[in-house]
Amino acid sequence: MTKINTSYNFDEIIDRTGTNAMNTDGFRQYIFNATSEMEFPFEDEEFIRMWIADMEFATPPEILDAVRERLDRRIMGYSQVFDPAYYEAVASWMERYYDWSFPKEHLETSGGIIPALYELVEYICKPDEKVLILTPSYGFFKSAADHNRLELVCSDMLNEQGHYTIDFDDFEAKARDEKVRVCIFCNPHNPSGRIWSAEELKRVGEICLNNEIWIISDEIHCDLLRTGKTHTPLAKLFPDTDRIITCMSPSKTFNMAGLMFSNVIIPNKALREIWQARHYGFKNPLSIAATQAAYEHGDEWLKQLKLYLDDNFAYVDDFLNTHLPLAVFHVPDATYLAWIDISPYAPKNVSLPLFFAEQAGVLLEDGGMFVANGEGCIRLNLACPRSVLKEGLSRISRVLVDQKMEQKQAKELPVHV
Ligand SMILES: Cc1ncc(COP(=O)(O)O)c(C/N=C2\CONC2=O)c1O
Repeated sequence: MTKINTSYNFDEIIDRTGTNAMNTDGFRQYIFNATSEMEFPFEDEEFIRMWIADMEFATPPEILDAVRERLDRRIMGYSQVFDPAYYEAVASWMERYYDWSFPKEHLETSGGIIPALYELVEYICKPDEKVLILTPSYGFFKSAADHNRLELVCSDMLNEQGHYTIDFDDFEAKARDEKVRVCIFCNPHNPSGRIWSAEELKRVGEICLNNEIWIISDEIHCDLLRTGKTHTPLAKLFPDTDRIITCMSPSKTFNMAGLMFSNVIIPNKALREIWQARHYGFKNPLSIAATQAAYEHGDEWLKQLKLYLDDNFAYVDDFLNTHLPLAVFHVPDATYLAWIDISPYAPKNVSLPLFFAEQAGVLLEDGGMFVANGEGCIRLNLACPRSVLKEGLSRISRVLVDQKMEQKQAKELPVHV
C-alpha cells in the first residue's frame, strides 16, 4: 500500500491524562521515590513535563493504522515473530539508514531494551564478574548490574565546557581488570547526546575486545539524529567479532515505548542459544505489527520529526544564550534530550528536580539521576510542542534568575543583629 506524504502536526497538544502514562502519573514514584500523596503547589495538569524520554507527539498514523489492522483480525493469541516480512523490514531500515546488514538468524526480539540488558548481563557474566559503563550514564545501565548483583565499574567521561569525550586512559585501565566481563555502551550517548566518531568507536571496541570484554551496544537513540549527522553501528566496524551485541528499537524514534518491543542482534551462536533457551519468547502481536510498520512506513514522519526537533534545539540554544548565558549547553548530535550545566545559577545543596517541581512546576531530571559525573546538570526532554518548550524554559529561567537575585540581595543586605 503506497503511503502518501502528509504533514504531521507536532504542535498539537495531546491530553495524556487517564492513560496510565508514567510521564503524567509516575513522576512522584520515579523522580522523588514518593507516593501519590506527595503534594506540590501545582496541579498535576499544570506541570510542564520534561523528564522521562517519551514524546508528547502522536505516534505516527502509519503505525497506529497497522495496529488497527492487526486488531481487526480480532484474535490476540500467543504470538512471536514468524513472518519473514518482519526481518525484511528491519534489514531494509538498517541498509537504508546505516548501510549495515546482519544475518537473519542473529536477530532476536525483546520486550524492551532494559529487560534485554538485564538478561544479557546475566547470561554473559559469572557471579564474581563486573560491568563497565561510561558516566554519566542512563540509570538502567547501573540497574542491569545491580539486578544481577554484579559490581559496576564506572569510567567518568571528560567534560570540556560541555563537550564530552571518553577518558581512554581511565577506560582502558578499568578494562584491564580481568573481572570486567561486559561493557554496556551507549551509542548515541544518553544523556550527553554525543554520536561517537569512528575513531572513538574503534578505540572502545579494540580496548574491550583486547581485554575479552563483551560489548552490549545500546543504540536505541540512533535514529534521532540532528540534520546532517550520521550514526555508525559499533558492530559494523568489527565484522570479524561475534562479541558485540546490538540493541535497537523504533520505540524511542516513533514514540511507542509503551509497546515494549526491541531488536537484539546477537552474532555469537552460544549466547544466542542461551537467549533462545531462557528468554520468554512470546510477544505482543500489536507490538510486532507496530514495529514492522515503523520500519516499513516511518520514513516521512521521522524526516519531519527531525526538522521539528532541530528547531526546538535551536530555540533552546538561543534562549539560554539570551536568558541564562552562563549555562553550558551544546545542541547534541542525537537524541531529543538537552543536557545543560546550570551550575552557575543552580541553588546549592538542593534536589534540582524537587526545586524545579516546587518552584517552577517543571518536571525534569538532573545529573544525580545519571549514576555519576553529572553534577550541576539538568536534562530536558525536548520532544514536545514548541509552545510547551517555551513555557518550560520560561519557568526554569524565571526561578533561576529570581533565586539568584535573592541570593545577591541577601549578600548585599546589611546583616541585622
Ligand atoms: C540508552 C537507553 N537504553 C534503553 C532505554 C529504554 O529502552 P526500553 O526498555 O524502553 O526499550 C532508554 C530509554 N531512556 C529513557 C526513558 O526515560 N528516560 C530515559 O532516559 C535509553 O535511553
